[in-house]
Amino acid sequence: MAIDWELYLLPYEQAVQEIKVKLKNIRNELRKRKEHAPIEFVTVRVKSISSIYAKANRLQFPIDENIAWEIRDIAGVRVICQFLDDINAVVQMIRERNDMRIYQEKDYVSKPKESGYRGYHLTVEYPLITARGQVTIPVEIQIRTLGMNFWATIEHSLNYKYEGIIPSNIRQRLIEAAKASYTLDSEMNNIRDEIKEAQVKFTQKEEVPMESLISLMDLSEYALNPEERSETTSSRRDENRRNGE
Ligand SMILES: Nc1nc2c(ncn2[C@@H]2O[C@H](COP(=O)(O)OP(=O)(O)OP(=O)(O)O)[C@@H](O)[C@H]2O)c(=O)[nH]1
Ligand SMILES: Nc1ncnc2c1ncn2[C@@H]1O[C@H](COP(=O)(O)OP(=O)(O)OP(=O)(O)O)[C@@H](O)[C@H]1O
Repeated sequence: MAIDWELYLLPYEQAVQEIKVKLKNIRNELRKRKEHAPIEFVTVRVKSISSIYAKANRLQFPIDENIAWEIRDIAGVRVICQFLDDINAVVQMIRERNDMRIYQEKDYVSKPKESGYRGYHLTVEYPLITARGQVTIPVEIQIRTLGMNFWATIEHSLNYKYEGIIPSNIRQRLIEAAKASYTLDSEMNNIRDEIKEAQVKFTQKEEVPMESLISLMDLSEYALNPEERSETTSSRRDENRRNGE
């Protein structure tokens, strides 16, 4: 029987939205408590139907009701952190939650992929209450630093541009860039206590939330996700409005 995609994808949309709210609430609570929040921002997406078909064909899975358990990243959450240590903190935080169960972990932080890609991936089972009762949804959670996310976003666009066949000289430069980015992440991690202290002081003095700091630094512009970009842009618009601009 043909899949009704609109109905099929509904719980995946609900799952990513619920997880996003939960993770953002943790970040906001920690900021209110003037504690360092290991979560900088969270983006989510549900895989498009064409991308589901492309992946199923590539991996030779039949398209049926079971496809979400074969592909496993139809529901995707991405958690972006400031520091390398924050990645472990987020993983630990998820391990301790009883509203989701980790069933696969991939550590591409200590073991990067051949491309140079780094990130920590969890696949979790997320119980969801729907109009028809409880269902379990597989969700992929990718945890990256700002630097790793920057690199992956650029590499993803180049892959798109070159239709998956990036010329070898550019590939090599990407590998070098990934190494440089990791060196920066490691160095920032080493001086993180100084930075965290400065950020807390700055926040207390100016009462400027970290979101505005990031938007002032224009980090949001370097890519990320259209949804997150528009969120930041609208918070900047609100700020300008407050300042009478
Ligand atoms: N930009 C970029 N993203 C990557 C790369 N490798 C993995 N990713 C991200 O991580 C996701 C899947 O990573 P893996 O955990 O390696 O999954 P996999 O089963 O080995 O690979 P897939 O079959 O593509 O899902 C991808 O969908 C991307 O979002 C990479 O080299 N470059
Ligand atoms: N877990 C995730 N959380 C948030 N965004 C994601 C996640 N995984 C992928 N994305 C983003 O979603 C967009 C569409 O990706 P898409 O699902 O088509 O392919 P992919 O997951 O990157 O690759 P593949 O199909 O090979 O697994 C891309 O911008 C990608 O970076």
